[in-house]
Amino acid sequence: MNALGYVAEVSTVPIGEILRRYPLAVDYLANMRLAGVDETKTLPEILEDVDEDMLEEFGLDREEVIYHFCAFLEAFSRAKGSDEAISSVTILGGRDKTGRPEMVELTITPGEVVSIVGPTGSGKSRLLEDIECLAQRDTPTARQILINGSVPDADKRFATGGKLVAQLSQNMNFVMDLTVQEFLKMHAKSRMIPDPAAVVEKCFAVANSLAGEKFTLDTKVTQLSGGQSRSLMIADTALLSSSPIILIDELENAGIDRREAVKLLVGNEKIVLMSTHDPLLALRADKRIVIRNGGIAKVIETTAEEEETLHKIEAIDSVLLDIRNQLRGGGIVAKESIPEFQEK
Ligand SMILES: Nc1ncnc2c1ncn2[C@@H]1O[C@H](COP(=O)(O)OP(=O)(O)OP(=O)(O)O)[C@@H](O)[C@H]1O
Repeated sequence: MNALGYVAEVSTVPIGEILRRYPLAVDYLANMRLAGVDETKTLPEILEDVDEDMLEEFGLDREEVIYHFCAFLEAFSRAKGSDEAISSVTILGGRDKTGRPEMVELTITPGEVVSIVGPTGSGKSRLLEDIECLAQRDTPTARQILINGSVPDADKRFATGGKLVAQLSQNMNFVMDLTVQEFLKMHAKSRMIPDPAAVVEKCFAVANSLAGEKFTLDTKVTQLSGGQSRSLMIADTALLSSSPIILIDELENAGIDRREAVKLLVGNEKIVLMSTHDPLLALRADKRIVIRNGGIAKVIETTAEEEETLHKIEAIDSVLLDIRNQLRGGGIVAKESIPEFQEK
């Protein structure tokens, strides 16, 4: 469920009940200086009585506060994950963009990494979205997703609490005005982790090791760059989220250490699916799904020969990485820094 999915609930349910359903909301209200309000009123009713000047201080009008609050509930429900162990995810084929049936039944088990490859616009993100919403023949692809071989209950599909699926999409938008430390602490608290301070430190250190330009614990999450916020979410997903399924959309666009990021994400017996245009990431997976014209055209197991070529591809990749770093640092690329390849 996205943020808008919470608007009806937030608009009709008294804030006292909202706080019982989402205990972390108390931190949001305190942040907005709305602690100690009449709990029998709904948020829109409470905002009616709030001085507009005070809201202006936050750069928000009443409607925006409601949306902001919903986005907060959504972000923490998503990040919370699910403590449920699952044994498999099955993709049952639907149809491609021309309506041709997809003759596929693919089961993925914990510890497996599956990459999704295909031309731009072929439907890689769509497949991730189908898994994210546990599609039941009700999306444009008409695919069906089974969990542990069965149709998932409706409460799993529309869960507002622990979710089975954690998604790292290309655009991470933080709408909360929290520092990195507050964000991680709140998340650790929501998972009832025994030593939240240690986990916050670890998450922060890992996120910073993935990001190019370093940030501090006091940096506001809204001020993080695209790569920094993805690094933070990767560390958070790997170390704090309990969702057993992780979906990653084009990690290569994040401008971060993607090899380390994948290593971190696949280490925990999770099911990982990642769409990618990057040969290194594609070949690091156990299997790859080839998408063509909106449909799954093939599922290929990474061969031993392909695995052997990985170190060669890594060598090419590190040459490119060096050049990228030189350019980023304002340097000039010397001819001799590029190894000789056979001209085509
Ligand atoms: N089987 C299908 N039936 C109908 N529409 C589809 C199907 N598969 C994908 N689409 C639609 O095609 C469009 C492009 O798909 P998508 O964004 O998933 O491509 P992509 O491979 O992720 O592209 P990129 O590599 O540029 O990120 C989307 O609007 C998506 O909903």
